[in-house]
Amino acid sequence: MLQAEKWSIDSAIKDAKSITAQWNPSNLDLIDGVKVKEVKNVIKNNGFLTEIYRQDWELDNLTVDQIFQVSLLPGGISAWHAHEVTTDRIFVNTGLIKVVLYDARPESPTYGQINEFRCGAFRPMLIIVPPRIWHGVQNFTNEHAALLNIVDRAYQYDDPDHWRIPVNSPEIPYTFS
Ligand SMILES: Cc1cn([C@H]2C[C@H](O)[C@@H](COP(=O)(O)OP(=O)(O)O[C@H]3O[C@H](C)C(=O)[C@H](O)[C@H]3O)O2)c(=O)[nH]c1=O
Repeated sequence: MLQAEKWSIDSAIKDAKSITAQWNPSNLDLIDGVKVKEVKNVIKNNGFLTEIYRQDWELDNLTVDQIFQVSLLPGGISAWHAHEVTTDRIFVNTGLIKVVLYDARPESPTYGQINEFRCGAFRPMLIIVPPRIWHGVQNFTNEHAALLNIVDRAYQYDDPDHWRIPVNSPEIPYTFS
């Protein structure tokens, strides 16, 4: 931390780099297997159109078996989740949501890594979350928010492919705030 010279207030701290010239967070090294596709809204005379998923983006070669929406009330957090075999494809379609991923796979080259994405209609993106990646989402605004999850295996009511740990678990080095 650099201290400001005397033209400023003594306690002032200079900003560190936080973003690249492509407006990506400067510390964002993607977890192995995670893919992100940012899309652009198409502005129309009466609104805008946003593509959410296309096979020809070639982000994966999996099926689309189900699409469900998760709504989050203001401040709502849903964490932590992991699936043994299911791939999630997460797209925030309403409001703003933080999507946080954690790699707890001991054999992974990115073991121990956290990825944090802030997504929404202002910055639409599809995030491919492979199986066994812990993930959590937070609506960090005062407005309703929602995401779509486009999964390759539909939810099995009798035997959900769903593992959980509590949001404040010390086993994941991330605190939602
Ligand atoms: C996924 C699913 C769930 N349900 C039922 C099961 C529960 O009784 C209830 C809530 O589901 P769940 O506990 O899975 O919801 P969240 O804890 O918010 O988790 C969901 O949203 C976060 C962000 C994730 O990443 C999870 O993968 C996703 O499952 O809806 C269904 O009836 N159909 C379904 O397709």
